[in-house]
Amino acid sequence: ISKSRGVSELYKHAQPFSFFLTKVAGIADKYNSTLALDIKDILSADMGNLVASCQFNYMFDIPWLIQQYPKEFRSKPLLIVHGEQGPSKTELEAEAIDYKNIRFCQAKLEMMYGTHHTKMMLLQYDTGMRVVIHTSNLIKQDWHQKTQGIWISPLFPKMAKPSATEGDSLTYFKKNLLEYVSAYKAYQLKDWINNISEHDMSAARVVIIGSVPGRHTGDQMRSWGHLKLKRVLQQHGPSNTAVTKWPVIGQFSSVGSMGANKEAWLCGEWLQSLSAVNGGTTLPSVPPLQLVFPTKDNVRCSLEGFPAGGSIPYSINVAKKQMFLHDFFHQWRSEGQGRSRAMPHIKTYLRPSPDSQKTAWFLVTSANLSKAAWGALEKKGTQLMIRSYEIGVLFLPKFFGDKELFDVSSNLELLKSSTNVFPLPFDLPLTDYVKGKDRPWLWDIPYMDLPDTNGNIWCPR
Ligand SMILES: O=C(O)CCC(=O)Nc1ccc(C(=O)O)c(C(=O)O)c1
Repeated sequence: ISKSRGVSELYKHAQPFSFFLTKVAGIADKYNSTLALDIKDILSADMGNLVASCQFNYMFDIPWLIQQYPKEFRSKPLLIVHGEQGPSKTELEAEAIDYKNIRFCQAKLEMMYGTHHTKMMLLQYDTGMRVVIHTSNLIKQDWHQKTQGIWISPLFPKMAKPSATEGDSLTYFKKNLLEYVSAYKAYQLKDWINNISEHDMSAARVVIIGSVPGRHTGDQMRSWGHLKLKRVLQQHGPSNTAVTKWPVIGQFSSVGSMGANKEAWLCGEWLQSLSAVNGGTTLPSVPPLQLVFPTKDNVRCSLEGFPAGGSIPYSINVAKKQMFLHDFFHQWRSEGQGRSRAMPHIKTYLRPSPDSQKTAWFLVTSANLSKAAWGALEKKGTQLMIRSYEIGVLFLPKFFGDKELFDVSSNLELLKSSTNVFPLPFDLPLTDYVKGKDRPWLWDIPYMDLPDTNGNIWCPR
């Protein structure tokens, strides 16, 4: 049988969730031949005859990015949406001097420490438009040996005339996408906003969960970050009885400052939102919280070795102030997907059953575990302060057929032979840190006791 199946066949097999991982170099072919794509697959002519594209991201290698498009698409108009300022903005624009088809849009970052973290592609074809929401920077290394997530929309057909409300889905995908892109208030995005309004997005089944910088009040409070997720779970989430005692899992590749204790934000605010249920009765007690973050040895023994930790920016200065957080941590393990040694840059959140067979929902997003990304309540809960741009997609069973729960598995053999099992990027149940041995990966301290996969030690600075 042909080893590299056409992209459109890979795409078909991944329906209805359309959730993929990136291909990983150096693991058995079988782990890359189903439910896995490379950037060249996403941009290939198999997905559509490209007319123009817009790339929202944090890190860009412009010459490398252009090479990922098929030759015949490399001179199509490309808008780059970034968060660079001053000299690094100048440097980024200089990288594109020779490309007459490239334009830039600088996302305003007026909140200190905010980042333009969002990773999204808008792809305009001659036959319609596609939206891709993912977790990879637009640099070679992010698509080489890491675990990354990708959601690819259906091909949205063009409508007779533009409309901000016509052609929306049950999940208000079009309305939320327009709200998100409009929040940049950037003239360079005007044409893409018009483009979005010209397309019929009624086939979209995921809910957009976005973050934009600001101090959001009134109705805007529940349009972004963890309060948006809370509202959606209260409207469309599981019943209280269905998920009693079920844990919330957070999996991420970086950690912000959580404050003095778990009540300050993690369990007192953020977990309250992620454990929201249908009908919205605030639960008497919050459910168990389990977090997935690589250990130092997960990184040391990874395919990339210690350099994988260059993309897992947890600093000792932040970590030493929140040792309570590390009691929630579990190892990165992905035997089912062949990715235990492909360090996570994906960020995912879910509400799995204690027996690991089901989940009530699943979110893949750019948002790490940080107040900057998810927002922090201020002024006695009357405003939500968010520092960064983030975007993710939420999968809810009710929008994928009449059911309350998803069957889940990370076992690729099982996933290949069944339909409608949600593909998890990592193994359940989770694997504890080994007491007295395992430490969370910290990127700014030396490790000289044991060599990594390439025989090297790690001496940052
Ligand atoms: O965010 C925080 O509060 C802590 C600092 C931080 O995590 N910075 C950061 C920046 C860029 C990326 C990226 O790769 O886009 C990532 C990531 O994705 O892990 C993380």
